[in-house]
Amino acid sequence: MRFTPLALEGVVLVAMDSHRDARGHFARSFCEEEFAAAGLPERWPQMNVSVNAKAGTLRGMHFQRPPFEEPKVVRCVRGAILDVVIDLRPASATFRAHLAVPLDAESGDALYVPPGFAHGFQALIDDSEVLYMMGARFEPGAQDGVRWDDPAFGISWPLPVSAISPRDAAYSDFAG
Ligand SMILES: Cc1cn([C@H]2C[C@H](O)[C@@H](COP(=O)(O)OP(=O)(O)O[C@H]3O[C@@H](C)C(=O)[C@@H](O)[C@H]3O)O2)c(=O)[nH]c1=O
Repeated sequence: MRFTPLALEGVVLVAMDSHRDARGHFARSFCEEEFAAAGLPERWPQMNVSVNAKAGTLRGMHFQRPPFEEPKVVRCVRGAILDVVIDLRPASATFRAHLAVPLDAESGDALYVPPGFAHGFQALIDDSEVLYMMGARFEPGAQDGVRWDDPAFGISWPLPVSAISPRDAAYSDFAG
């Protein structure tokens, strides 16, 4: 596996080394030892999947409030998404900055999202499927988010939003 730090401190692109042969290819998608050597968490107690029927579907921008902040490793296993993270660590030099990373099933690349970031994505193709590991368990009472189109962040989404949850559409303007 290859780990490439991206422009916001702590965000890492995780690429797989594929072994190709006549059958197709094989790759390791998670390794406790390699994650530890790269300074990433080894413990991933939950894994989630979401299927996004229509291109333009937007989920986010989500995080869990302290003390339940959670890292994530996000991978698109069918179709393609634009994955977006926002640095919400008040002490960070890049507080409020965001990063948009295209992920698709063909490359298999995954994005490591550290605690303290809001996370969301937009499906770029119908029926895109996202599989992601969570570094902490789901805590319904700690769920929170910021709005996808909040001017505080100025995220440029590639497609008109075709589907979004009422909760995600209704987050107030960021007050931080
Ligand atoms: C996230 C989550 C949701 N649920 C439940 C709550 C709800 O009834 C149903 C759907 O949840 P949501 O609407 O929150 O699903 P969704 O909007 O897809 O939430 C996800 O969005 C992406 C962007 C993330 O980063 C994830 O961490 C997660 O927040 O599933 C769980 O049981 N466990 C979980 O871990």
